[in-house]
Amino acid sequence: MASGSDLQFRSAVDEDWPEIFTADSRAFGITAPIDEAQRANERARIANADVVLALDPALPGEPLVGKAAYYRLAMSVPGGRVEFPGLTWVSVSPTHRRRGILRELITRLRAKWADEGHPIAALWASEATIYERFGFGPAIFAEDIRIDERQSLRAAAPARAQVRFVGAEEFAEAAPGLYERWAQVHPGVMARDALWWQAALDDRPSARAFTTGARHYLLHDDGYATYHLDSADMGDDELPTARIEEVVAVTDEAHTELWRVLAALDLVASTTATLPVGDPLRFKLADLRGAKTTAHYDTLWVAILDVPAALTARTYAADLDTTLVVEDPFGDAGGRYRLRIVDGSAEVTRDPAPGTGGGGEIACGIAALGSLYFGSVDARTLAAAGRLHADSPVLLAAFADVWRTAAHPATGADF
Ligand SMILES: CC(=O)SCCNC(=O)CCNC(=O)[C@H](O)C(C)(C)COP(=O)(O)OP(=O)(O)OC[C@H]1O[C@@H](n2cnc3c(N)ncnc32)[C@H](O)[C@@H]1OP(=O)(O)O
Repeated sequence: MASGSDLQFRSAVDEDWPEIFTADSRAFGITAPIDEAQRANERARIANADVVLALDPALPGEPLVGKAAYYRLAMSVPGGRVEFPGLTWVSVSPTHRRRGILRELITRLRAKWADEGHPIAALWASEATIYERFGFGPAIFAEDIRIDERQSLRAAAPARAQVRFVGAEEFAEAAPGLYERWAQVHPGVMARDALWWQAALDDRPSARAFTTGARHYLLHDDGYATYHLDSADMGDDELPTARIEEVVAVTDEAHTELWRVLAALDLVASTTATLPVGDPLRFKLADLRGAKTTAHYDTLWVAILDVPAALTARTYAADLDTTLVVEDPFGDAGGRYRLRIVDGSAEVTRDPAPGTGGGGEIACGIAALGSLYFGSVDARTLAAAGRLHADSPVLLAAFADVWRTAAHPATGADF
């Protein structure tokens, strides 16, 4: 059996893509065929140069035995926006696992990202135990909810309905602008260009499960929501499940009015949705327990590749002057940094001259710093878990404070 060193590693060429799609279907248990429209969209979103493949020359046909790729993405951060590589399409053939192929693929991508000068990288992890060793920490979280009985909202309904159903074309016109505005409110929201919108809007029958009906579109002046009715779990009552796909609300009022409709859908067995952690829905329902959490999980994982560039790309909730001692065994972002935040803007100096460091020290691993980046994880929680150390409880409290964001993070799209 080949080990990592017997393999050939190279970027992709057009002819590799049929095998890449096959490897992906195998690795991620994709049962439906990936049709031509989807293939073309994916191909357009990933450049061959941004794919690294592992091939085994010792086997007939030199099969593809590992691959990793990245999308070139951008997302909102508090006070701004960062461009970043979104690691994706990672898999190693079941015939070649646990021989270091993933490690080699990521090592190669990290070298490319360093050349390209990215402050951070991000991914959605298939398993929580894989990526911390490569510097990624869970940074944004979501929960799945289920509403079993129609729910009413505490706020009185406006005299005139603020939300209406629209067709796919009107929705396609309105949604990108609303999404863009929403991204300016919530950190973590991934920008969608025309290709990402093409994928998001794709509701052809062949692009969805056969038990799922056409998408329904709800529009408000400051938001939108989409859902499908799905007959997959129809019981004796023969009622479908309403599966809410997206709720994008720029204002609290739009959030209330969209949920007024969604939480009260009738003649459905239940209504399911995914909420970013921090979403206020529960506190808007007349019955706090009207939406049950069925799952709680990590969504976006963040690796800080360049501490000064990453920390100066966002703004902060409070001022602070401290020394960060960061460990990064996989990458080269480890070291001592002075973090000085004035009026919400950070200044970060690597290896500050002796005597010029900020007050007190915070020590943590690079993955823990990634977890702090969007303000979803409290530094006190990491300290209590033994993943971060502060010189004093006062410094810890001050450090925890700076990451708070004006609105809870959301992701908008997964990859
Ligand atoms: C961003 C994304 O695309 S997420 C999707 C990731 N892909 C999948 O889950 C598809 C199915 N799984 C696979 O294809 C493979 O099992 C992979 C890609 C997860 C791992 O590939 P491998 O080549 O076997 O990993 P490799 O041998 O390089 O292991 C690297 C390290 O990760 C660890 N590791 C690998 N897979 C796992 C796992 N599933 N759980 C825990 N640890 C793991 C190894 O123990 C090793 O640790 P070490 O180097 O610190 O000793």
